Amino acid sequence: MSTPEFALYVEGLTVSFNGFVAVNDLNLYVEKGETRVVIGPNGAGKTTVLDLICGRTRATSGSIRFKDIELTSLSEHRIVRAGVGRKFQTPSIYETLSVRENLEVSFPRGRTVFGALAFRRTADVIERVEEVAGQIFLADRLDDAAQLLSHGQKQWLEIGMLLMQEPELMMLDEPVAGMSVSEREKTAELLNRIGQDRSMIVIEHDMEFAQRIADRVTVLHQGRVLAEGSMDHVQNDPRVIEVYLGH
Ligand SMILES: Nc1ncnc2c1ncn2[C@@H]1O[C@H](COP(=O)(O)OP(=O)(O)OP(=O)(O)O)[C@@H](O)[C@H]1O
Repeated sequence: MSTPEFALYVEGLTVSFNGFVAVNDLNLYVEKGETRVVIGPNGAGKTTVLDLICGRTRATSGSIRFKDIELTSLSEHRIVRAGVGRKFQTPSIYETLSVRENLEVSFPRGRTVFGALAFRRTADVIERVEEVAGQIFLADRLDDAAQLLSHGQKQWLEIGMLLMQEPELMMLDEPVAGMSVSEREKTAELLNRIGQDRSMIVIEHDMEFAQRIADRVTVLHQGRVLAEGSMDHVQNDPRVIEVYLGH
């Protein structure tokens, strides 16, 4: 049996807020190319773990290693440059810009809105924008203002903005919240496709959706790992049923 290659090593990760320990001595290992779904009751620490990995929140102790880079001491933008992309629950797209412009500003060379609008639409940018627009089901909406998109399409656009940076680790917080049934279907298809080339961590409450995208599932409870493994394994764990699934 070959030894798994991990993209992300989280060890002994702890953060406390005024004495309240939100993440408690957490270990988490995500393989290259793996899609890990993180579930758990409200307040379990799921969002805080993503905040710690992307540098938005500083750890009290512990280590987060990604491709041999220690992330706990890096700034948020350096973590992005190291190849970690994060999508928050509420889309942070530019409503008045077109879909095309939103994707262009996310191209690594055009870091700011102004910089991106000023930069030349070189063949590689045009090609990348069209490729990503196709992936996120918005190829025919490139010239529409982002504000005209549905809620689900805005979520896809933000995923597309992350894809422009070609992250090796992509983290998504409840990507299908508020989506219609057909949008959920397409999002599962999208995540399964983009998850083939990178590692992903997805926080999800919808178990049916989680089942469709997860390689493995981690259940958090009170800042610790309560259970981990295949969806079938965690769904049948009596402790998981007691604290989460039974409610
Ligand atoms: N900056 C902060 N200051 C103080 N407390 C915080 C802070 N961030 C998170 N917490 C607390 O840490 C705990 C974990 O919160 P977190 O948002 O990570 O949970 P979660 O598992 O994502 O929950 P949900 O499913 O409700 O989103 C909560 O009790 C929350 O109130």
